[in-house]
Amino acid sequence: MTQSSMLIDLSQDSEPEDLIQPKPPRLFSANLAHRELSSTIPLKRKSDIDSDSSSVSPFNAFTPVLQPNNGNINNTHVIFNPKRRSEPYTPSPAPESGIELSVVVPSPSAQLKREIDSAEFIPDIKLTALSQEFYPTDALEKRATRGAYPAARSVKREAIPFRIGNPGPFLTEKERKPVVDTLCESLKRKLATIKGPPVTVSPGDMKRLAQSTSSFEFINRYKLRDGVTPIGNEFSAGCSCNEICDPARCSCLTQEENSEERIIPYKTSKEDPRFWGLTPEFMQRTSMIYECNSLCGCNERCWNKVITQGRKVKLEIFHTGKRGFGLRSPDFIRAGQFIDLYLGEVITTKHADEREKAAAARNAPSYLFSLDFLVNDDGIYVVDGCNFGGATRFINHSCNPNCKMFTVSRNHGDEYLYDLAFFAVKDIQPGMEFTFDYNPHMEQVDKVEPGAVPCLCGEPNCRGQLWANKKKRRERF
Ligand SMILES: C[S@@+](CC[C@H](N)C(=O)[O-])C[C@H]1O[C@@H](n2cnc3c(N)ncnc32)[C@H](O)[C@@H]1O
Repeated sequence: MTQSSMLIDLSQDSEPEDLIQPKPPRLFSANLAHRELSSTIPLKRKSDIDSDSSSVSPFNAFTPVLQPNNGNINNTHVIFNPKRRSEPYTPSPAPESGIELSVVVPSPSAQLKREIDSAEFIPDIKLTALSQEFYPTDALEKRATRGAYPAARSVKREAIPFRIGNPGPFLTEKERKPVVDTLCESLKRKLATIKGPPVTVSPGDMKRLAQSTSSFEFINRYKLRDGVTPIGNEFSAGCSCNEICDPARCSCLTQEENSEERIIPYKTSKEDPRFWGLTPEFMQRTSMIYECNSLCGCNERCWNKVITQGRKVKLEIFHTGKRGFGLRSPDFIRAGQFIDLYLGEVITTKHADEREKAAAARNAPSYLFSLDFLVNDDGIYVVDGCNFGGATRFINHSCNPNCKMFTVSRNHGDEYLYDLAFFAVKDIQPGMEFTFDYNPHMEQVDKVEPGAVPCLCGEPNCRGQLWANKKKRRERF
């Protein structure tokens, strides 16, 4: 037999789908005459195959079998005999068979080409991390993706002025107006929370006050902060009077030194018997007022409950000019009349020192009052009216004042925690500014000390300074 070669192009004749879905075995032939020989893979003759069925191909489910066509190489037909893997393996033809068979790397079959041509390709999707195709988002995220937030859309960035060399405010006068209006509304709401007759603001000063008190809150009682503990009720006591106290017997009242006589702080007015105020004698004193309390036998109309009954006068906050805001009343105020309590946060001396230092560094006003009337040790508390307080935090200093601050005890047992109350010491006409002496014990100085806060009260007897030293700007008694 003559030695010859042939090429089998499996790509043209194989049916790949057969590999996937095996069909009943079938035989077909291919004319290989026009093929070029490129590589040689020895195949086996059918006769050899039939005789050799001892081994099984580990790789192919089907094995091609060559069937020469009457020895005519040009018309050689290949019989393709698919065999299952379980069938015996067909070894390569022996070299002496004279035939060399080549197999080209398959190109797509006609069937595969048809399938490729008719295939529907996945559209060209530009994938992003937020692709709706794969990461469905909720309505809000969709709005964000479209930049559809109304507030953001309404901002006209190009309309916001940016003045180089002028660091703010960036809002123009027109734009700032609504902000001030909002602050005014907020201030009115805060003022409405104050108990008692109205506390108003002088009409022309509303905006200025609203801006300067935007972070200030009005309160109706002390705010006790960390480290401040009032004594318990068990240490408090009350009198055993009936309905209205008897000034000669009431145990709430203190006694004069070396005397059985009781110190009576209040008396009624000749003009108006319903009015109770400080006696002219008591106004000259620096004594503490001891009022009756809820443990007492008397009722709420007792004459010794002036502060407990609360503020009776209207108040108005107004701007004084160089001394900042001040306080006055549209009512006529009698000498001896209770005006209001001084309120604020009650803090420890340590905290007060820190706040005082910070305020002095900013050259900010001081609102600190030491509760050191009965004791003068490290344990004293301090009332700070800076962030929380009442309208009386606006009362300015005068070296010739019309008001005076008195200490008032209502629970009688607590030497560290008590009230600070403003009383008029002169008749005060409607609209006249309330003032009191921040340092009643300060001696007259020849000249203002260096570092002192200058006094601008304008009185003929002005001492010239509020506090001797900027670092100790705290009212004491
Ligand atoms: C308790 S505040 C009084 C209210 C303050 N004027 C305001 O606008 O909030 C005390 C501060 O008022 C100012 N002040 C009060 N009386 C003054 C006076 N006679 N002269 C100068 N400044 C005064 C000082 O800045 C002081 O630290």
